Amino acid sequence: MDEYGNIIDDSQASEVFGDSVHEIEGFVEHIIYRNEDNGYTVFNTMFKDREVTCIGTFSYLNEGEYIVAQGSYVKHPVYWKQFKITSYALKTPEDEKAVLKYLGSGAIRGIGEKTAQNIVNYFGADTFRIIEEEPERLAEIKGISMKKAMDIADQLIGRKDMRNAMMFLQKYGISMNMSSKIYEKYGEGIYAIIQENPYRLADDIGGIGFKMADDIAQRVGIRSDSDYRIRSGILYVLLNATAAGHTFLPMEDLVEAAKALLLVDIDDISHYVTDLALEKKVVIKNNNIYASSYYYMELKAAAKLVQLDIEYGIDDAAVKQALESIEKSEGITLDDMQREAVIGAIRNGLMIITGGPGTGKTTIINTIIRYFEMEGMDIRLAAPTGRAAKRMSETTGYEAQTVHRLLEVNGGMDDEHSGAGSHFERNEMNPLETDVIIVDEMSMVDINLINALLAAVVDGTRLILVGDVDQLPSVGPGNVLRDMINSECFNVVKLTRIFRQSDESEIITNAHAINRGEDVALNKYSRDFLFIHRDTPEAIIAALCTVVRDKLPRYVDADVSEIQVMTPMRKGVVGVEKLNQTLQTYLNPPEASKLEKEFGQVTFRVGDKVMQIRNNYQIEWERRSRYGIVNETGMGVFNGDTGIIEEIRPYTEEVVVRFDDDRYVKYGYKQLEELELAYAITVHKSQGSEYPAVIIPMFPGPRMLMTRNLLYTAVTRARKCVCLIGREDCFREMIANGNEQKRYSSLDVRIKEVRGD
Ligand SMILES: Nc1ncnc2c1ncn2[C@@H]1O[C@H](COP(=O)(O)OP(=O)(O)OP(=O)(O)O)[C@@H](O)[C@H]1O
Repeated sequence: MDEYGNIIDDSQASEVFGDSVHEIEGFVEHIIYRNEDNGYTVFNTMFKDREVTCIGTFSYLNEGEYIVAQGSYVKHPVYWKQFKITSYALKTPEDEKAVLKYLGSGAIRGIGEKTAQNIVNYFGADTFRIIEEEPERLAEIKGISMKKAMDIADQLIGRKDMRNAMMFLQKYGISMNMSSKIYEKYGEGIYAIIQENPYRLADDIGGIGFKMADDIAQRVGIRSDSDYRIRSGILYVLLNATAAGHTFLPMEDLVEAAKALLLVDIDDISHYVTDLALEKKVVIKNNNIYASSYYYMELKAAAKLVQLDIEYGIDDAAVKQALESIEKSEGITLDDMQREAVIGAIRNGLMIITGGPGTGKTTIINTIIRYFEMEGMDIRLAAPTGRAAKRMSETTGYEAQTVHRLLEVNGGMDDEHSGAGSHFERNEMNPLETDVIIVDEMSMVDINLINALLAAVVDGTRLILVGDVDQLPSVGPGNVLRDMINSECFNVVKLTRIFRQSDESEIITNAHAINRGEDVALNKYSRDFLFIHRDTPEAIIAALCTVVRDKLPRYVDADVSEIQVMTPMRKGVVGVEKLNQTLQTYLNPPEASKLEKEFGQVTFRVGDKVMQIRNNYQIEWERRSRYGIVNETGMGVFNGDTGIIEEIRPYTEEVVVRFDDDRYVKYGYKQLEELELAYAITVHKSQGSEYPAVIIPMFPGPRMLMTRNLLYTAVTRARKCVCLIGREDCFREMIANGNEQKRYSSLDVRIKEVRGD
C-alpha cells in the first residue's frame, strides 16, 4: 500500500512498457512503502539525474543503501512509470560520495549529515575500512567520543551482518519477519545452525514448526536419517498429539506416526526416544511417551488436587439448619443427592459435582453460594469460556468470570495449541485470596487451564468443580473432569434425577435418553424436539434455510441471529464452511449498500453474523449511548463470542462488530483472522453456550465424529427448541455410536500415584 492508502501490487503494475531488461543503479533515497512480512518494497532512487520509482521484493533494504538492479519499466494506473526489479545487488559504498550518502542517511543512530561530512572529510574513501577495522580512530574527529566511535562501529557492522544474514535466510524461503526473529535469537550463530541443525529453529522460534525446519534441512542437504531430524520429528508427533487432545502417546503409536512422518527406514526409533528422555525433552512412563511439560502438568495438578482434598470438621446440626433455612427462602426442597452434593462442598476442600441438563447443578451452586455467604466467606465463580461465565452470572446472580480473568491473564492472545498458554498474574507466588472457588462447565477445562488454576489456589481454599462429564471433552489436551472422577480418589456426586417436568421439555428427556444410548421416539407432535426428514444434502440445506429464517424465529420468539445452526464437521456437504457460505447468501445477500471485505477464502459483509475464535484479552470494546456517545469501555473478546458486523471502514481498514450487550469492537483488517462467519458453527465450538433454538443437520460423516456425546452436546445447547433436519438413520447411528474419540490422558493415574493407592 502506498502513503495514500492505495494498494500497489504487481497485478496493478503489470502492463509492461517493453520487454527489454534494463539496469539501473543509485541510492535508495526514500522508502515509500515496505511490507516486512514479504519484503515488498516501493522506493525512489535517482538514476541519471531522474527520479525513478522502483518496486520489488527485498530481504532487507534501508534508505542510503546503494543498489544495482536489473528489471523493466512497467506502467501503473496511478503512478504511471515504475521500475520493477527482478534481480539486484547491494553494494558497500566505495567512493566518498557513496560513503557520505550512506552515513548521512539517518540509518546510523547518532550520525547526522554534519557528522557524516566530518567523518568523510577526514577519512575519505577509506572510511568504511576504518570503521570496521580501527573504529577507535573515529574518536580522532572532534565531537566523537570513544564510546560513540564504538557505538557507530557496532551499528555499522551489525547492519552489515544482519543484511547478509537476511539475504542468507531468504535463500531458504524464510519470510522477512521470521528472518529477523531468527537473527535476533541466534545472531551470527545462524550460519552454523542452518548448516548443521536447522531443527533447532523448531524448538526455539515460535512460528517455525518441524515442517518448515525440515524444508530448510532438505535445501541444505541434511540427510533424512540424521539424528536431529528424527528427534525433531518425534517431538513434532507429540506436539500434534497434544493438538488432538492427548497428553501422551503409547510408544507403538508414537513410533508408527514418526515413521509415517519421517519416511525413513529405521528399525529402532525407540532409542531416539530414550535419548530425548535423557535430554529431558520427553518423559517415558510405562511405555507411554509424554512431551515433558504435559507429564509435569498432570503430575503437578494431581499433587495439588490431593493436597486440597482435606476434610473440614463441620457441625452437622448447624449445617442442616442452615440448609433448611436456605431451602425455605428459595422455595425448594433438595433431594438426597443434591443435599449430599451441597454438604460435600461444605465439608471437603475438593468437591466434584456432575450431572446432565435439568438435574439441578445450578440449583446446587446457588445453595452453596447462599450457605457460604451466610458464613461470611469470600466466593469466586468462574467458567472456562466467556459465554459460560456470562450464563453463570445470569443464573446465580453473582459475578462470574472466565478462569483466565480470574487468574488475571496477562498477554494478548491464548495460543490454544502451543501449550505454553498465557501468562497469569495469579500463580504460586501470588495466589488467589478467597475462601471458595466454584468452577462451572468443567468438561471444557483442559490440562493447561486446570494446572494454571491449581497453581493459584492455596491450601484451605475450597474448590468446587461442576460440569457434565458426558459432554464432549475439552478442545485442549487432557480429559480433566473425567480423569478426576475415574481416579475414584475424590468426593464426587453424580446427579441423575431430572427435575424439569418431562411433558414440559422433550429436549431434556431425549438428551438423557441419547446419553444413555437409548432409542429416542420421534414424536410428530413434539413441541420442542422436531425432526424434519430429508435425504439429500441439497434438500437438507434448503429446509434448513427456510427453518432458520422463516419458521423458528417466530416459534421461539427470537431473532434470526439467535438461532444457531451447528454441525459435527468443518468440511463436507453439510460442514461449517459450506453451510456458512449458503446461509450467508440466503440470510445476508450482497447489496450495493453493504460494504464487503475479502479475507482469505471468506467475504465478510456488513450484517454478517461472526464469531471470535480465540481469546483476546487485549482487544478493546466500547458501549455507546443512544446518541452514539461512548459511555463505557473495556477489554477482551473471548473464543466463542458472537456478534454482527455493523460497519466496514475501507479508509481506516477496520471492521466494526457489535457483540452481545452492545459491545462494539474494531478489528483491523489484519486481525480478521480472529473472526469467522458464524451462521453455522461446529458442535465443539458450541460447548458452554445456550441458544433459544438449535438446528442440526443429520447427514452421515466420519464415524469417529458422529458420536453419541457429540449429539448429546448439540442437543443440550437448546433452551426452547431442537430441530434436526436430515436422515433418521444417521440420528439413530449417532445414538448407537458410544465410541468416543480415544484420548490418551493420565491425570487419573497420577492422582492415584500421588495418593499412594
Ligand atoms: N430439588 C428440586 N426440587 C424442585 N425443583 C428443582 C429441584 N432441583 C432443581 N429443580 C428445578 O429443575 C430445573 C433444572 O434445575 P437446574 O437449572 O438447577 O439444573 P441444571 O443441572 O443446572 O440444568 P442445566 O444444565 O440445564 O442448566 C429448574 O427449574 C430447577 O428449579
